[in-house]
Amino acid sequence: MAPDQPNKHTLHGAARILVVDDEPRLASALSTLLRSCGYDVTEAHGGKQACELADTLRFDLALLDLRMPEVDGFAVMSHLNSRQPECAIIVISGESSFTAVSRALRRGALDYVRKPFDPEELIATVKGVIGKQSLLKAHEDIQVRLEKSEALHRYIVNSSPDIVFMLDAKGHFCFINSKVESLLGYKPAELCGKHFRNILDERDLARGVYALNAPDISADNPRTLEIRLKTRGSRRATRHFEITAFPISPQAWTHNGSTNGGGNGQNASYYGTARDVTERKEAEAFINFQAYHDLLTRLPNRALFKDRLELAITHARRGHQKLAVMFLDLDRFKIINDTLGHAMGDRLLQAVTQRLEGCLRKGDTLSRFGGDEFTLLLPSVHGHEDASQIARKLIKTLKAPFLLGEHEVYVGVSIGIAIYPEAGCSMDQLIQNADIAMYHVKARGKDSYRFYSESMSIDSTHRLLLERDLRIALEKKELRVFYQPQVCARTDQIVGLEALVRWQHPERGLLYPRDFLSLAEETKLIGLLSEQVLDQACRDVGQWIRAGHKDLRLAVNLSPIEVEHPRFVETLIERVNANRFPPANLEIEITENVIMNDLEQISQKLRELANIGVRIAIDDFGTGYSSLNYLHRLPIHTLKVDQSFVKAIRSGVDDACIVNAIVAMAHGLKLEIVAEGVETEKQLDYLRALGCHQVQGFFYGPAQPAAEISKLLTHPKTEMAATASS
Ligand SMILES: Nc1nc2c(ncn2[C@@H]2O[C@H](COP(=O)(O)O[C@H]3[C@@H](O)[C@H](n4cnc5c(=O)[nH]c(N)nc54)O[C@@H]3COP(=O)(O)O)[C@@H](O)[C@H]2O)c(=O)[nH]1
Repeated sequence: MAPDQPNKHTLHGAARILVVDDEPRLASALSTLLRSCGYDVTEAHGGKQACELADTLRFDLALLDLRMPEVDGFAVMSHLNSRQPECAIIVISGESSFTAVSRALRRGALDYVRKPFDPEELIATVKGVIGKQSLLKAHEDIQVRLEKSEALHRYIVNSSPDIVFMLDAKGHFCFINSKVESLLGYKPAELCGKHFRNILDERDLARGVYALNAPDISADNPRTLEIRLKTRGSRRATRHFEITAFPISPQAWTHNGSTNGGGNGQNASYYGTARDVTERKEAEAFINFQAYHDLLTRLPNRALFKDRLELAITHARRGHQKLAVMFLDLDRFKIINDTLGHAMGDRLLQAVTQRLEGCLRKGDTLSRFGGDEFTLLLPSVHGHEDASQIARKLIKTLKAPFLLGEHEVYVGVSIGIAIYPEAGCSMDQLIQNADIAMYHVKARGKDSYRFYSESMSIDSTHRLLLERDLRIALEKKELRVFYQPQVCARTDQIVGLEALVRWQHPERGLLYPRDFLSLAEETKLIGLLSEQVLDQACRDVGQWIRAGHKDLRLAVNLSPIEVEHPRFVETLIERVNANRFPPANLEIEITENVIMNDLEQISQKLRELANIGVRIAIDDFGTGYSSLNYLHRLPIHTLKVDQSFVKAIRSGVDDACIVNAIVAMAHGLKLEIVAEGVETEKQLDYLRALGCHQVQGFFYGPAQPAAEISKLLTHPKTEMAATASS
């Protein structure tokens, strides 16, 4: 066992010397001499004792006789070398043969003194060896401390959670710790010598390079910036780092030798650390996303939409441009959500989002405003036609059924459109007006679009006054029914009359449906209004029928709200019976969208009415769903071609072809066809040539009070000719 005693080194105390000689007299003389010089001396009288002492005590130097009985000096040397390799050995022997000297030196003796020795020479030799030994020891100690220190620094640098690097003056890596491998996949050695831009993400290249070259950075004012670094082997994958870098002052870094790690730091001009902040950035991005997006559809939310709209308005104002805001509300979503459950409702919203997005261009913003409401910003529209086109596209894309598990469901969308600047100059105004326009679509049969117009939005005071006036009007019977003739295209005879409501306002004069119908629908006064119109029309037209015009048809418009009312059929039959009006002379006009809102319910109601002889006409045909599928499934008698297609005859645009198609289809389905809005002879001739059965429009006269119609019916030829020529 090696002795566990502290090594008293000559630098810190007296050197410990082992004197080995089998002659006690000589050993004692040598010890005395050495002690007189201040050394700590232990004597061994023979090799065996020397070995035993070497096992228990630690020595700095052994003075060793070679020729000893039993255990000779060489054996002691071997023993010392194995037990205390740091113990220096001087051989003191009478042996002077070259072989003995060289053998002793080969075994590790540092010097050789021949007996009889000169004391001074001996002391000088001892001092020399001990001095040399102590220098060697100090050097070794320093070496060990250096190694430990380097190991410590290497450990600190490589165990750093950050990438630590050094760059030369040109930006090439000259040191980088091993963290770079676990964070980015590069081995330190492969980066050394390469420019740091090699690992910068292209998007951050300029920023990264500039940061290092900024004039004012120093160790006291390091540059910190967030930047993306590329991971090895993937051109796309990046991680976010917070880099802190500064130039190294020459006083602080004088190192020119080698360091462990990637590169040796030689010529280092910059020191930096790169902290991986990817998780924080991702968390921030997620929080940011959450704050500005709807997590179900991943669309921008209300806040982000408003933000973008605000910006778009500023641009539009500056560039004197237009923009469109659409307010979309899904039709039938609530029914699906309530019947199939919220999970299906969620899936439907996602699928709807996908389809809507497919219709948009880059730069448009679709947002989920809440529930089944979406808003859309079209920042670069030239006018109504652009917006109409998109709205039609959106409506069309939602028409195809959605497959939710085993369920096939249909939704529609009602779209209100507000165009900047005419429908409002502020963000709130535009959204609100698009919402108002959307509400009007809903009230008029859904699954369509409408542009906001001022008449839709009556400010609240005005609205309250108008509502009050309308209630009074209904009480005081201020509503009037005007009739517009429906004329047989072949014989020019009046075959029907469309009842159109007017309001004889005590102060404002004669008001038209556009002035009050929306309000009547919103306030649910429409039911009462329709009852009065129907009663009056049944009385007027019933009189004319009884007076001899037995086939005269009465066409009445019905609001979707009325048709959707659960007591619609009963109420209608009640009114007809109460006025003793022949049901076969009554035609109700409904729009396609009313039917599509709830095909099953509506078809049931229409069948009940058809069973008692009431005729069904589809109003504004061609502008709504135009799904041919329902035409042969429902008891429909008449198609009314919308005015817009008839107008196209005059202007000769492509829409005129639609009239041809509608008339041909009506013939095929054996339906009667009424063309609305006929204003010119040219349109009339065109429609006659197509085989259109009836026409209606200003060409034959506008809607007129009952008294005027009475005259028309009594003297049709003179009256109609007068109107047509005027
Ligand atoms: N639920 C109810 N809705 C009603 C009732 N009365 C009317 N309405 C709806 O209001 C819409 C507008 O009606 P009105 O302002 O009376 O306009 C009608 C005609 O005056 C107009 N018209 C007729 N011929 C021409 C023409 O040659 N050119 C031209 N520019 N306009 C013309 O069209 C309206 C009739 O259209 P339609 O109903 O599609 O046949 C009206 O559309 C009704 O929906 C009511 O009592 N209840």
